[in-house]
Amino acid sequence: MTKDTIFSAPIEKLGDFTFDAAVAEVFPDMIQRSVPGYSNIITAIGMLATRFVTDNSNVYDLGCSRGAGILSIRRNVQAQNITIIGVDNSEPMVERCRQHLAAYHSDIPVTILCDDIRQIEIKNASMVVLNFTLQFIPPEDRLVLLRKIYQGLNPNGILVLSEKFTFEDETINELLIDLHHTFKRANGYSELEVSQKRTALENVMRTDTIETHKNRLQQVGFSKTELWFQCFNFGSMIAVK
Ligand SMILES: Nc1ncnc2c1ncn2[C@@H]1O[C@H](C[S@+](CC[C@H]([NH3+])C(=O)[O-])CC(=O)[O-])[C@@H](O)[C@H]1O
Ligand SMILES: O=C(O)C(=O)Cc1ccccc1
Repeated sequence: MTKDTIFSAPIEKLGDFTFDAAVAEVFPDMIQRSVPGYSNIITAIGMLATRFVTDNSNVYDLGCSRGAGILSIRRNVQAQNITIIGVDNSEPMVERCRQHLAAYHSDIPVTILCDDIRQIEIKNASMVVLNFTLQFIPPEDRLVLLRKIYQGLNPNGILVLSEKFTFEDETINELLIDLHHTFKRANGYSELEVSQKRTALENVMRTDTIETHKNRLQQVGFSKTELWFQCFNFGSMIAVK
């Protein structure tokens, strides 16, 4: 696994964070050291796939990056005649995702699309995963995307929505952000790496409160929603149709 050193040296003109070839190369190390609970969530996605994926249906992983969620689903699903569709609009991610999946044999068909998740069709879905992807979609497009997901899900279908959150109370918000930074420091990132990445993410990763997510899910029609996991300002929700 290639170590993430992207923000280790001082960068004079720090641009917006993008999922370019350099990020795609170090991504497994980056996400593991940056997102508290990431491995637990990937494991739980597999467990949820065992329970929710039904025969003759589709499973979508939207913003699949290098395919960690897809692999967990593919290893755990028991339903027959399913198709897994992974979508990511970063060409370098998609390339590595395809290579990664090809390294493990499976009879379950997987299609990886290099596309914008706002453009693709979602149909006959028993499970849709947005694992830390919605936070990169412009806030004004989030409701429309969730509406499309709701409409593409079959009855009893599940949406897994993992996100970094913000918190209404400023003291709590600052505490959880600070604990996340402590987590990153404990995982070997320097103060400079933490602060440069934070700046690079400012314009591209706009986070909502848990309440905003819940309200939006309810607005598109999900009546059953719950936060099933949280560690500091990161967490994962489920919504069942
Ligand atoms: N509009 C878009 N259309 C398609 N893809 C997009 C879009 N915007 C961003 N992405 C893609 O969403 C992914 C977000 S990472 C997901 C981790 C993965 N789910 C994992 O479980 O390992 C989360 C993170 O890095 O914090 C990147 O691969 C982007 O290219
Ligand atoms: O690293 C961070 O500070 C994050 O918020 C998580 C993250 C992980 C990988 C890419 C972008 C953001």
